[in-house]
Amino acid sequence: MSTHIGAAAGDIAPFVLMPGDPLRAQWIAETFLDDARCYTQVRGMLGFTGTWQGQRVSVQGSGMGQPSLAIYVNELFTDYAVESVIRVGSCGALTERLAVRDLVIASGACTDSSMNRIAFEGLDYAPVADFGLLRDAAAAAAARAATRGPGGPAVHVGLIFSSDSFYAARPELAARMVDYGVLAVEMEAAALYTLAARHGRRALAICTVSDHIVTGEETTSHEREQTFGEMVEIALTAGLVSGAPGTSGA
Ligand SMILES: O=P(O)(O)O[C@H]1O[C@H](CO)[C@@H](O)[C@H]1O
Ligand SMILES: O=c1cc[nH]c(=O)[nH]1
Repeated sequence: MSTHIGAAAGDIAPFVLMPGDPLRAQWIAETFLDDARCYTQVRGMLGFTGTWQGQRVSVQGSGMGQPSLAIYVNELFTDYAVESVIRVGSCGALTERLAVRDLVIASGACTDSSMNRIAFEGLDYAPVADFGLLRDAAAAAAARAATRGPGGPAVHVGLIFSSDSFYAARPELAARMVDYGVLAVEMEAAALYTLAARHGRRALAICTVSDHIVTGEETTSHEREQTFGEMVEIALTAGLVSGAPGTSGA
C-alpha cells in the first residue's frame, strides 16, 4: 500500500484513466471494463482494475484540484510503476467556439497554480501532453466521428487552463486567455503533465465540456458522473493502441 492508495503491488495496471470524481471512476469501471475489481477505497477515492478488449486498465479518482491529483499521480508513478495516465475530466468552455458536451484534448495546460512556480523558482514551466497519446486520441476521435457520421460531439485539440479556483477570483482574465488560444478551464491537467515529465511517464487530459462560462449552460451532477462516455472510449483506445507495456490481460 502507498500512503493514499490501498492497493498491493501489481494491483494497478500500467495504464490508468483518471477522472476527478471517484464515482465517475466507479461508473467507468462498471460500464466499460470487464472483471473490474475495486483496489482502494481510502478516503473514498475509489480505484478499480479490469480489462478492456483483453487489456488491463485501471481507473483511479484524483479528487479536485492539482494538490489532490498530485498525491495520487506521485504514488501511481513511484509506488505502482504506472506508465501512462489519461485524465478523463469535465471542463468549462471559455469561448462560444465550444458547446456543452464537446470534447477538448489538451495539448498543453496554462495554470495559476503556485506548484510549478515553487518548483522552478519563478520560471514559467510549460506543461504539455505526451505527443503519442495526443496523436492517438485525436486519431481515435476522428475515426469514431467518421464511423458515426454527423451528430456526435465536436472534438477540439488545444490549450486549457488548469485553475486553482472553480469560482474564479479574476473572471475578466478568461477573455484574454481566449485571445491567446485557451479553450476551456479545469483544475488538474497542469500538475498531471508536469509530474509525467518529471517521472518520464506519459500523460494526456481529455475533458468533456460540462459547463459553458459564456452562455451559462450546464450539465447536472448525474450527467457529469455517468454520461461522458465518448471521452472514455477515446481515452481507452488511445492508451491501449499506443501499446502501453504490460497491459495484456492474459
Ligand atoms: O469532473 P472532474 O474530472 O473532477 O474535473 C472538473 O470538475 C471539478 C470541478 O467541478 C474539477 O476537478 C475540474 O477539473
Ligand atoms: O466550469 C468548470 C467546469 C468544470 N470544471 C471546472 O474547473 N470549471
